[in-house]
Amino acid sequence: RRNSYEMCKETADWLRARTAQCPKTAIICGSGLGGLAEVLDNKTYIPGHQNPILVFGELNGQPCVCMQGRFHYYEGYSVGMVTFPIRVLFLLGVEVLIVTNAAGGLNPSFQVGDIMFIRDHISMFGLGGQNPLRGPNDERFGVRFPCMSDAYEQDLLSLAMESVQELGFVSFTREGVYCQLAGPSYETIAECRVLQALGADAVGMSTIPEVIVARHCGLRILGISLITNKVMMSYNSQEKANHEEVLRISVVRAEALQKLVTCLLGKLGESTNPL
Ligand SMILES: O=P(O)(O)O[C@H]1O[C@H](CO)[C@@H](O)[C@H]1O
Ligand SMILES: Nc1nc2[nH]cnc2c(=O)[nH]1
Repeated sequence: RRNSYEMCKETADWLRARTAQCPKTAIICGSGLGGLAEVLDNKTYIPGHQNPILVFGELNGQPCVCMQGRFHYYEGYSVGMVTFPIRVLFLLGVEVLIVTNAAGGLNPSFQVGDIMFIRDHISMFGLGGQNPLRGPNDERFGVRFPCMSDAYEQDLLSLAMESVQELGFVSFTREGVYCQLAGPSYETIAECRVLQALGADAVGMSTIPEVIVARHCGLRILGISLITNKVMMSYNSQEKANHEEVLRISVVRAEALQKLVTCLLGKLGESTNPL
């Protein structure tokens, strides 16, 4: 199995031989958000033989590692492969996972360019029986039946909200429920209406398997969705979802997101360094 303890350990050891940096925080950069990694100081780039690239460095004085890009299920990877980097990060000693993505806004009050902190998620995979933890459980990662009602940590969310206040980002910051579909096709209008009725605020094609596996091994998680488009709810709408627009909006908000994550890491450092 791709995300077995032995395979993850082998990759973690391989990485340790290439960098002396010991990050406590990992950031997964969503679509168009790879630039987050460029602001790290003392960078070490470690390209995998496939995407994604790992960038080790420091942000606001805190050691961290950014994953530029991710494995998507719609690309043909198994959920084991999609979540393999999470277990590698855990074995590297990472404790905090900041997971970002580009998502379509379902909540009618959301605007394009809003930053949504993920409060909770709806896993269409999970509901359909495709949980990344399916199969024999390895206790070295976590328990057989992990709790998910607390997957997105309240303390991290509070620190993130403090950062939002300090940076003056309140007007474009939201909280909500992220829902993941397999992709790669975007949603139909009827599907969007169903997802909205289910209580989802944003929709994408990533993140949840990563979060489930991260929560299983005890990582503290902050989820951030960038609302890159409003999904279609009406047959009269002339707009059409497209990836070019998703990337364009991500890039527009990338700087704000960089500032937010930088500020948050400073706060995390303060909260974990008992000076
Ligand atoms: O979730 P990330 O990888 O940020 O990207 C989102 O944007 C892409 C679609 O435009 C899909 O990959 C979807 O999941
Ligand atoms: N599924 C889905 N993923 C997205 N990623 C960015 N925008 C969207 C969207 O509208 N739908």
